[in-house]
Order: sequence, then structure tokens, then C-alpha cells
Amino acid sequence: MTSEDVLAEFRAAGALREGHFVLSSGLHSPVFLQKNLVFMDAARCERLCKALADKVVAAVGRPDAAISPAVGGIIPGYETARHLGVRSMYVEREGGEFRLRRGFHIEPGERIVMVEDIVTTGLSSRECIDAIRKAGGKVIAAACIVDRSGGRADVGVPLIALATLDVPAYPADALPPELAALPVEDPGSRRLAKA
Ligand SMILES: O=P(O)(O)OC[C@H]1O[C@H](OP(=O)(O)OP(=O)(O)O)[C@H](O)[C@@H]1O
Ligand SMILES: O=C(O)c1cc(=O)[nH]c(=O)[nH]1
Ligand SMILES: [Mg+2]
Repeated sequence: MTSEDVLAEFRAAGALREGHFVLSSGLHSPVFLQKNLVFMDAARCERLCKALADKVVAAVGRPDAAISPAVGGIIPGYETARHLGVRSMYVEREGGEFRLRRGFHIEPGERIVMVEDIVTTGLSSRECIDAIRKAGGKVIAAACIVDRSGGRADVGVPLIALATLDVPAYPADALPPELAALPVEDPGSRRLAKA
């Protein structure tokens, strides 16, 4: 599946949104990939995650488990794990930091692939990878449906992206005037978790 095929799935799902968005990292962007509109369609989600699982196996072999950062990573993490034939877990924020909860457990040294939905700066991926390491896992790779950093995000391990896009994102004090003029939406969960 090419980046253009992945983008076509987002377009068909109405998930390629334009406006003024504040992202998880605090950067602002005129484009938001509303992945939930993609993942709510089980057939579409399966097509994408099967292709991602195949790409993971080709790059690093089959891991022991997949772990994702809540909330956005949970559905693609589960579906990718299903195609890998391995168990699926997620970390969630407790006092702002990702942690494995709900009885999820990793044996020391288990080979884990971290599965994200979207990578922008890679911050959430790095936080998730730290949490997996703290829980005793060995992170062999990161995987995501879309890397919107144009391949520049560094998550500290090899990043296997089903699609790589280069989407603009700006610090709050460097907004182009046409973006600053639009009302801002904050669609993610990072700031909800801190509220
Ligand atoms: O690479 P980054 O700069 O970290 O941005 C990408 C992250 O932002 C979104 O999560 P968000 O924190 O908005 O919450 P969500 O998972 O609930 O959508 C997305 O799911 C990624 O986890
Ligand atoms: O960086 C983000 O927070 C982000 C960007 C995007 O396009 N989609 C998303 O769900 N999160
Ligand atoms: Mg997320």
C-alpha cells in the first residue's frame, strides 16, 4: 500500500480535515488527520492495519506483542496485533505519564513493537516507548499508519510508517496570518488528560 493509497482511505472516510488545529505537541496546523473516522470502519481499518503488520514483519520479524499509546493508538494497535498474531496492550496517562495499567504485563526482555496512529513530532511515540522500557520490554521498532513529519520525526528506534506525508505545522508564535485568522480546534486527548 502506497502513501497515496493510505491518503485515499483518509479522504474517502472524510478524515482529511482542513482548518486550524492545535496538535498534541502544541504545534498548530492547517490539516488534521481525524483517524477515528478511518478506524470506525472495520473493513478500512483492517486494510490499513494488515498492510502495516506485513510491513513490520518484513522489516523486523514478528514481535512478541504490540503496545500503543491511548487513546488514538488503541484501535490500530489492536488490529495490527491481530494481523501479527500477537497480543495487544496499551499505555494510558496517569498523572500525565503513560503507564501500562489494567493488568497488562510484559515479561522481561519481550520484543515489543510500539504501534501509533499518527506521528507528528514523535513525542507521544517516545513517551510510549519509555513506558514500555520501564515495564521491562525491549522495543524493536515503532510503527504508525501515518508519519506526517515527512520522515523527520525521530522516535529513537526504527519507525515503520505505512504512509509518509509532509504536512506543515507551526509553533504558536510563528503562525502564518491566514492560519491565525481561523478559530482553533483542539481535537486530541493530551490536554484533556491534564484537565
Ligand atoms: O507525534 P506527536 O507530536 O506526539 O503527535 C501525534 C500524537 O498525537 C495524537 O495523540 P493525542 O495526544 O492528540 O491524543 P489521542 O491519541 O487521544 O488522539 C496521535 O494519536 C499521536 O499519539
Ligand atoms: O499531531 C497530532 O496531534 C495529530 C495530528 C493529526 O493529523 N491527527 C491526529 O490525530 N493527531
Ligand atoms: Mg495519540
